[in-house]
Amino acid sequence: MDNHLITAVRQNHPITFTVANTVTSGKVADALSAIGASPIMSTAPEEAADLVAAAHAVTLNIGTPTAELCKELTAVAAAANRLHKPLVLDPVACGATAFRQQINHDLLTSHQFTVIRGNAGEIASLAGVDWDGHGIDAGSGDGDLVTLAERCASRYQTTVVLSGPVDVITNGQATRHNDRGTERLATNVGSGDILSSIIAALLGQGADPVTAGWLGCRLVTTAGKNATKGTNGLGSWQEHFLDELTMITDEDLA
Ligand SMILES: Nc1ncnc2c1ncn2[C@@H]1O[C@H](COP(=O)(O)OP(=O)(O)O)[C@@H](O)[C@H]1O
Ligand SMILES: Cc1ncsc1CCOP(=O)(O)O
Ligand SMILES: [Mg+2]
Repeated sequence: MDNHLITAVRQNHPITFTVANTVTSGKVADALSAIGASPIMSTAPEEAADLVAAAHAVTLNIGTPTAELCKELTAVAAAANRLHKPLVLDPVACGATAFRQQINHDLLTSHQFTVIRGNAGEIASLAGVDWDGHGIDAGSGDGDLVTLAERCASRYQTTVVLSGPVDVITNGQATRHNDRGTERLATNVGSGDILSSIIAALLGQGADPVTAGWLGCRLVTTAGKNATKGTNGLGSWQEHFLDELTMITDEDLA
C-alpha cells in the first residue's frame, strides 16, 4: 500500500467535487481543505459536466435530496462514468424513506460507483437485508457485518466501506478492517460525510478503492481519537478534530 498518499494529497490538492447535503456541506469542505485536497460543491446540472471534467474525484451525498437535486445527481454520475472519474456514493439514511430508497436504487442501477460508504443501516438497506434503521444513524440488526458489506459489494460490483465501531472495507474479494476511533465520531454530525469525501480525495490522488477506503477510515479515526485529548464537549472536540486533520501525516496512519 502506498504510504505517501497523504503527503501526495498535500502536494497535489486533488480537486474533490461533492454534491453535498445542506447540513454538513461546510464541514466537508473544511475537512477536505485540512487534509490538503481542493473541495468544490455545486448543485447546478448546467455545470455538472464541466465540474466533473475539472475534478479528480466526485462524491454524491444523498443527505438532503430533492426532486430538483436528482437532476444534478444523475448528470454528475453520468459525467463521472463517461469521463472515468472515481465516483463515491454516501447514501445517507437511504432506508428511512421510500423517496431515498428510490433515489439510491436509480443511481446504483444506472451508474457505476467506485465506492459506496455508509453505516451499517445504510449498507443493509442497499443490500436488501432487514435492519432496524435509525434516521441518519446505524440503528441495529442481526448478522455479520463483513457478510453484509460483501453482499452489498457484490450486488453493485463495487467497493463498500461499512463504517462503525469497526470499519469494514471490502470489494467482495479483499477485506480490511479499521478498529481505531472514538465514540465522539459516532455522535458528531458529518463524520460520515467527511469520511466519504476524504475517500474520494484519496481516489482522486490515485489510490485503489480498497486502499482509499481503509486509509480514509484510518485518517478520520486517528484524527478523531487524537482530538479527544484535552477536550470535553462536542464543540471543542470539533475544533481539535479539524486541527488534527490539518496536521496528520502518513506516518500517523500506520
Ligand atoms: N462507535 C464508534 N467508535 C469509533 N468510531 C466510530 C464509531 N462510530 C463511527 N465511528 C467512526 O466515525 C466515522 C463515521 O462513521 P459513521 O458514524 O458510521 O458514519 P455516519 O455518520 O454516516 O453514520 C467513521 O470513521 C467510523 O470509523
Ligand atoms: C443530520 C442530517 N440530515 C440529513 S443529512 C445530515 C447529516 C448526516 O451526516 P453524517 O451521515 O455524516 O452523520
Ligand atoms: Mg452518514
